[in-house]
Amino acid sequence: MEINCHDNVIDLTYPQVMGILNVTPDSFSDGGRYQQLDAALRHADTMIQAGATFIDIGGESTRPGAAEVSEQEELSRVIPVVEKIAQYFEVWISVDTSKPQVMIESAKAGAHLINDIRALTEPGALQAAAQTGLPVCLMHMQGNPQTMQHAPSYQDDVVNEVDHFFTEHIARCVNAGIDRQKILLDPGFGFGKTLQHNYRLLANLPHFHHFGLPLLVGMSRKSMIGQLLNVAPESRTIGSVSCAVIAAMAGAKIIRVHDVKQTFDALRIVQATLAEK
Ligand SMILES: Cn1cnc2c(O)nc(N)nc21
Repeated sequence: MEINCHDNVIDLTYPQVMGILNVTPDSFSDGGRYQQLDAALRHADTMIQAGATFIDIGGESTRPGAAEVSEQEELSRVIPVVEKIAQYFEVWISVDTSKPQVMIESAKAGAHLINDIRALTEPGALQAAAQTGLPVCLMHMQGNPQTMQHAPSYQDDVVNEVDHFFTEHIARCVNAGIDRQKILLDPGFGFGKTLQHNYRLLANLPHFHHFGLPLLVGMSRKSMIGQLLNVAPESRTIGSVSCAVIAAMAGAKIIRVHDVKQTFDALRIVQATLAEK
């Protein structure tokens, strides 16, 4: 299994690490734009040195209850970082955005992957993504970040509802001219899910392999770990790596994390194990 962007090919035979780079004001010291850019590049460099194959750049927090950010503000946060990372590093750049203009400008600036938690459902997003020609990650979310965790519930089993969501949105993308082989799927841990919903999805990840598309997962430091361990996010590394190993052993191909070095080491163990299956 692989993904291709402008003749850059990533072999996904074994799971890869995606390092999280939040370029929101609260993600670095409250320095000015240059200090934030400098801090972002240093953080990206650290994650790449630690083994990250992808860097996921996000200019708008997607945690529950997060405030929305204007297009202009998101562009000013994200585009300079995409440009500099594309200029200085050999790494796949993913941009975590739902805004069409951010997708288009990011592609021009050197991004390789569109990571949209809203699965290209914002007005103009589907057309913009198709226009860029980049691979896209379609993530399942029930509701929106402001409301999704108020009372998540599913008529049918959550696995079946996420499966149906993927079927619907893959068709929507293909009909818009996006190459099916450029689609990645993500069940959206923590996006409109209770603790049980999250672990039901984790326990049943292999169910989604019938689409024949790479699975991307993100559980790093999330409440599905915090609710079990009752510790603060920065103390959830072991729980996060545990989730990464479970997902990777179940066939997930891209693991989106904060703790790159620890996850990279764990995935080397997974790789040695999967190689002997
Ligand atoms: C931006 N972001 C936050 N959590 C995420 C997750 O689980 N998956 C993807 N694709 N993006 C996420």
